[in-house]
This record gives sequence, structure tokens and C-alpha cells, in this order.
Amino acid sequence: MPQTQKTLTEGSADELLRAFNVKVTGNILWAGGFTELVLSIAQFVLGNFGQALAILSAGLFFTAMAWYYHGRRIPIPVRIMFIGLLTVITIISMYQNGTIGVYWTYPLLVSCFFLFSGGKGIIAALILTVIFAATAMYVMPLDDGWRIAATLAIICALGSVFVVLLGELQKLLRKLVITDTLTGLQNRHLVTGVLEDAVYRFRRYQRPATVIMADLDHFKKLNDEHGHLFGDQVLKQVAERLQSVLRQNDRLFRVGGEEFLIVLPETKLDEAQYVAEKLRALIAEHSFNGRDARADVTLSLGVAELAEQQTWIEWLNIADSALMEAKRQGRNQVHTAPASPTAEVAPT
Ligand SMILES: Nc1nc2c(ncn2[C@@H]2O[C@H](COP(=O)(O)OP(=O)(O)OP(=O)(O)O)[C@@H](O)[C@H]2O)c(=O)[nH]1
Repeated sequence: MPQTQKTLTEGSADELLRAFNVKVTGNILWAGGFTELVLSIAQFVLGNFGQALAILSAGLFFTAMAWYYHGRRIPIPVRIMFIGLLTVITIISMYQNGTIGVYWTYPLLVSCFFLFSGGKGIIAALILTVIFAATAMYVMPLDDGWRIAATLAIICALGSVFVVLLGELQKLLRKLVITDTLTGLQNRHLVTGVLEDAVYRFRRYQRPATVIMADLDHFKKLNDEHGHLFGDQVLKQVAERLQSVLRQNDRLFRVGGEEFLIVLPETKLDEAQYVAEKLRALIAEHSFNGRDARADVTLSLGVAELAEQQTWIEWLNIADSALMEAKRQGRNQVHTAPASPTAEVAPT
């Protein structure tokens, strides 16, 4: 039977990634602010009142920013300010304290990779490497200076390789998260974004869109009679058949065990009804062949066009109700919901 819409509203892969990013950058800001506060006390004890005051101001600023942006995305200018201010403090420290100042260049360099995503992080780290290496060569004896420059360059290179590898891994993970491994279709993780986009385009540009909810009939019986392995083979073939009818910009998702969602952008109700009927016929008219079995399978479908003032959840619920109605009326058929959310579901 069709699943409830609750599962479709769960956090998408992108949202999870964004939340993780917010957490990491927030924690770096907290750590930076806290470290500066501790360092300012140390400078105060050492009698470097000027430095202590400068570091204290930076620490208070970063702590305040970390508190203000807690749980939210930290804007890029604040991140640049964070790195910029700490770079200035580190350069001053290198001038005044020599090697002690150099110690701060390394964590600062590494934090670039966490504060800025991908290529931006690499560019920021490269700029810092050049600045710190030049300062080291200028303020230190040449023998120390070039060694510091070399270690900074190595950290920058290793960090860049790490960022590139992480980017590739992230792409792969994202693909895995949004892909249904059995059919190769996209799973429910991207549904929210696609439907929200359709609602936006409808409200902004009055572009129509229709969804079709499709659910295989009596699939439990098929599994019971022929085994789950055959059921899996059927699901794969169903996905292939459905995909073969759809246009390039139509989106097909496997949103449940034997349930599929098709989003048809730029498509009015009558066209979608035609597509749904084509899909139904395509499944019903040819048997499915597995390694050890053969079976006839049918599909029930509910069609709903996006209406004025509808949210994507309401839109989807209406398509779901149309599908329920198709099931209730005997299965292997298409039912169409009128666009108005209050109207009754009408048989085609
Ligand atoms: N083989 C296989 N079966 C699955 C998979 N996911 C879900 N199912 C099965 O699909 C069946 C769905 O059963 P029901 O929800 O009762 O629906 P149905 O038997 O199709 O009945 P109607 O939808 O009312 O026509 C269950 O037996 C699930 O075990 C899968 O990935 N592979």
C-alpha cells in the first residue's frame, strides 16, 4: 500500500551536509575565540599589555560571533575576518616573539580548509602559506626561514590533496545517499527539493507541474508466490520500463518498497493523465521474466496537478489520495485528482 508522506519530509542529504558544515565552522569560531582569550591572559601575565589587549579584542569578537551565529551558517565575510585578524596577530607575534609566533601559523593554515569549502579553502591556505613563508624568511635567520616556509608549503599541499579527496568522497556519498541501490533510481531524499522547486516555478512563473504516484498491485502476493529475489528483479524491470517512457526532464523516484513517484514539470493534467495511462499499460501488457519465474504485474496510479496556494505536501497528499482511490476501485487503473485541494478525487 502507498506509504504516508511523513517519510518524504525527512531531512535530505544536502540538509544533513549543510548542518554538519554549520557545526564545524561554528566550532572553529568558538575554539578560535576561546584560544585568543586564554592567550590574551598569557600575554598580560608576560607584561605585553598591547598584545594582550589586541588578542583580547579579537577573542571577544570571535566568541560573540560564535554565540550570535550559534546553529546558523556563518557568513563568508565573518570567516574572512576571522582568518584575516588571526593572520595579522600571528605576523605581529612572529615579528615580536620569533619562533613562538610561528607555532600559530600551522593551525591557522589548517583551519582554512575547514572554514572555506573546496577550492576556496585551498586558495585561502595558499595565500596564508605565501604570507607566512615570506614573513618567516624576512624575520628569521635564512636557515630557519626556509625550513618554516617548506613545512608550511608541505602542510598546504597535503591539506589541498586531502580537500580534493574529501570532495570526491563527498560526491560519492551523496550519490549513494540519493540513489536506490536496487533500481538505480533516485530515492526519496531529493523529492522535497524537486517538489519545492516546482511549487516555486508555479508561483513565480505560473509554470504547471503534475505528479504521478504509482504503486504495484498485490506485490506482497508476488513476493510470497515467487520469492523476494524475483520481486527484486520485477522492481528493477518496472523501473526500467517506467523510465523508458518518460522525458529527460521528468523525474522518477522510488519512494517506497513498491511505490514510485513521477514529477512532470511543464505538464498539465491532461498530458500527465496520458502519460500515466501509458505507464499503466506498459506494466500490465507485458509479463515480467525473472531467472526462474514469470509473472503478470499491474500498477495503480494517482495523478495530481499543482494548484494555486498548494504546498508540496498538500499536492503530494492529493496524488496519494488519488492512488488510494485507484486501489479502492479495483487496481490496475489511473485516477486523477482535480487541481483544487478541496475537490473530490475523480476517476478518469
Ligand atoms: N522483493 C521486494 N519486495 C519488497 C521490497 N520492498 C517492499 N517489498 C514488499 O512489497 C510488499 C508490499 O506489500 P503491501 O504494502 O501489502 O502492498 P501490496 O501487496 O502491493 O498490496 P496493494 O498495494 O494494496 O495492491 C511487501 O510484501 C514488501 O515486503 C523490495 O525491495 N523487494
